[in-house]
Amino acid sequence: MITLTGFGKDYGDFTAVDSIDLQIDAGETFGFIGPNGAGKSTTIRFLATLLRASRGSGVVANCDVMGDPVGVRQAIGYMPDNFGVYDGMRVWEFLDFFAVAYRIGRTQRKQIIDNVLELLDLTHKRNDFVNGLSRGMKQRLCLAKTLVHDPPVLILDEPASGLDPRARVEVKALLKELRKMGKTILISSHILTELADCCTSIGIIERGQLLMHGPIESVYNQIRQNRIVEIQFFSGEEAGMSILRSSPHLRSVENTPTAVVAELETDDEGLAELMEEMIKAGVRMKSFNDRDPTLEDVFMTVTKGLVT
Ligand SMILES: Nc1ncnc2c1ncn2[C@@H]1O[C@H](COP(=O)(O)OP(=O)(O)OP(=O)(O)O)[C@@H](O)[C@H]1O
Repeated sequence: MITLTGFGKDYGDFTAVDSIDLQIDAGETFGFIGPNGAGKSTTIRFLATLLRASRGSGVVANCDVMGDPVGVRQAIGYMPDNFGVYDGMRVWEFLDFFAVAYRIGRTQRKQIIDNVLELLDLTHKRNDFVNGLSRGMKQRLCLAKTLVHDPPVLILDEPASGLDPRARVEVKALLKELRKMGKTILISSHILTELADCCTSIGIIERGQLLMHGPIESVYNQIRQNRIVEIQFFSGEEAGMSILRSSPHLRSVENTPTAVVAELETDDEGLAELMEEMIKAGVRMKSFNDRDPTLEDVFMTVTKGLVT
């Protein structure tokens, strides 16, 4: 449904996005993850036909991004990372404005606006002024506007940024609902955990390079060969850390406020030996916990961000 082939963008001498190849199939919810400045918005703006590529090409819903921008615009609902506030415009007028832009007839418009307001739980705000809405409501309204022409593809640039925890949960629930409706969704975020339970596939971008992408299970599996262990020391932490650091299996270690988090390239036996060595050295541990990698671990491993 969305394909990028060798897409890249330069700003003068600066390469914002290198050469990205990406395929997102119909019905997927693809999480585009990367830190600030990684190149997410640049890629998204290209797919939304708002930016010229320096190299490469893209296809969205069988329309070439550069050759058929009008076709792409019909096929996508695009939510930018920053959106304007419209003075003196009511919620229903805001949606009507976009529906007119998509050449939807007057009689159909009323029904469509009622439907999207209901879907986004905004019916009670129908006659409110847009600029008087809370940030969460504005964000939801912006999401509503991406749906008025019933596009098969949604491209959402950080739709949950700046929202409180409750509003984030609501956005996630909504994404799941939209997926059930058959939409193909590309959603960007730099908050990794935000995407963990609502995406079917992810891509990790850093400094313009797509470091890893694929179905969420296969990305997890790729790093599952590395074990993430959380250790809480009771006493002998110094000796324990020294044993840990001298282990040939150690990939990285981080001291968090609650535990020491170590990433080790080993199996169950290797972990048992490590624990045994610590106990023999008189190290006492409250816990030695082997856990599944989170999306955050995947990201840190792929971007080599853990402190060693
Ligand atoms: N018009 C521009 N001129 C010059 N540099 C730009 C321009 N737009 C973006 N950049 C640079 O390109 C890089 C990628 O920016 P982009 O906005 O795509 O990142 P991002 O991953 O979306 O980050 P964020 O999460 O902060 O929005 C950044 O270093 C940014 O400063």
